[in-house]
Amino acid sequence: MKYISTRGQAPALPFDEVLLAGLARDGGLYVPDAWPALGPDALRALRGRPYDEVAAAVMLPFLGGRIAEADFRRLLADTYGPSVFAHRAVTPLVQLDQRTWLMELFHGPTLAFKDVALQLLGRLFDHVLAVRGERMTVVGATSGDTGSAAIEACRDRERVDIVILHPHGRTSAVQRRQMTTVLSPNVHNVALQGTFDDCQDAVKAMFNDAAFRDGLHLSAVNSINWARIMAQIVYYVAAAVALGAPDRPVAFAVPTGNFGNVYAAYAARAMGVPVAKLIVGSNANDILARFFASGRMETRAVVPTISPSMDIQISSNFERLLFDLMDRDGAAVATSMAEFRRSGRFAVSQGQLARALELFEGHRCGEEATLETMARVHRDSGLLIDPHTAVGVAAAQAADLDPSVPVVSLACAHPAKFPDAVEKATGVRPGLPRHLADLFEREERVTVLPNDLGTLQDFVRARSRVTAGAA
Ligand SMILES: Cc1ncc(COP(=O)(O)O)c(C=O)c1O
Ligand SMILES: N[C@@H](CCOP(=O)(O)O)C(=O)O
Repeated sequence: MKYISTRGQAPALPFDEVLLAGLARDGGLYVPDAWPALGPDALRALRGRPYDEVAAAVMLPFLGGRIAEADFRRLLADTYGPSVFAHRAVTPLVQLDQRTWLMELFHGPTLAFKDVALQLLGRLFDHVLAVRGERMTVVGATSGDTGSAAIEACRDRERVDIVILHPHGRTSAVQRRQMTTVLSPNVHNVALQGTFDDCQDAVKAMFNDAAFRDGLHLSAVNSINWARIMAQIVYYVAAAVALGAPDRPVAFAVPTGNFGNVYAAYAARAMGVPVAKLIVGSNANDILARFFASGRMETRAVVPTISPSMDIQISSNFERLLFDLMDRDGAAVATSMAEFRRSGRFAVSQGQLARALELFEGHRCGEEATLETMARVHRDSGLLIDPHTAVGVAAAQAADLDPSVPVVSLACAHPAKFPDAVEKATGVRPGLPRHLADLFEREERVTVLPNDLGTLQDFVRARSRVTAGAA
């Protein structure tokens, strides 16, 4: 198994190199050169198996033998065990109505779906760096949830320093404090004066500066890192199998920002899971819904919403889908991405759009509809859902689907991460679980910085122990 860049110019790499590389050297994203197959018998054999066994069956083929199977299984048992995830099923399904299930992805330490992949990534980093005798510097961008999950996964790890950029004043207070109250010496938080897209752009620019990247041995925790996607494929397989795959197709409704989560569902389908439809839910930042309606990707100014983790205009992982829509023509993808960067827009052909629409459909859910959906779910089923989850549920409801197909709507965050929005919608203020009960009494450490690449690079350089080691 090798990984190739969506822009066709970077060298193909094996799994462990891709894990540490993050972004490809030509600015593209790594994808497997071929999809491993999960055939009907393999899927049937996963029915009723514990999560870590499903994870091994899904992920081992992606490793291409670069991590010993016994070591990997040990990492999986540790990651998906009871000391990390509060639910034995890790990503349990809860039935909402006759044909709709919620997949609860928030039972990890930081209460969002990011933990499912990042808890594994932290352990993989440790394992691979120890084998190589190396250290690295992680830089990441967050609109609220990746940051805390990455910090939790990397805190106090001897071989890793982590710098996380979040948009100043644009996360919920719970999200911010989950990051800024971790005072471990290897953890550094930057509140950037800009949007999430500015944070993500700065991270990519650091990767595209070869001297900086190599000097600090940079790696990524965002879903630009293939290993994030790989680990997220697992819960789609687990849910599909639980609902009857391979003998019954299933649809997924995914609240979407950076397109990583829904791309993992696309990957599950590419491996053989019978996925009838992928329903992409957008908040008022509806660039993806507009794309699926028109074939044109066109940025607009970011609007702050009650689902702040999806306040994104540039969905990085869309490039991975585009690579397939363009028949894996890296040069064509590079041209479209250059155009997007230059003008804020690009378009696909009508044929490419038609291919995308065979699987995807996009729906926008504005602020009022998000609040109404939270209120309705609470009224009808007694469940509190967070505003991001509500965007997915609303999209599922609006989707054009065969009524016999079950729909799994992804519950991406715990409602207590967004207590103001949940209380406004339902009148109930959700409380944080015990391990976070004193979050608002904890001391914070954060540095506010302007959106200036040089300033940000100086900050990272000064905190990386890779530099200190090299000097
Ligand atoms: C709670 C929540 N829901 C949805 C999303 C969107 O997921 P993705 O960026 O993978 O599309 C995010 C951020 O990634 C999130 O934190
Ligand atoms: N919503 C995300 C944005 C970054 O997404 P990622 O999946 O690429 O890490 C967040 O919470 O930070």
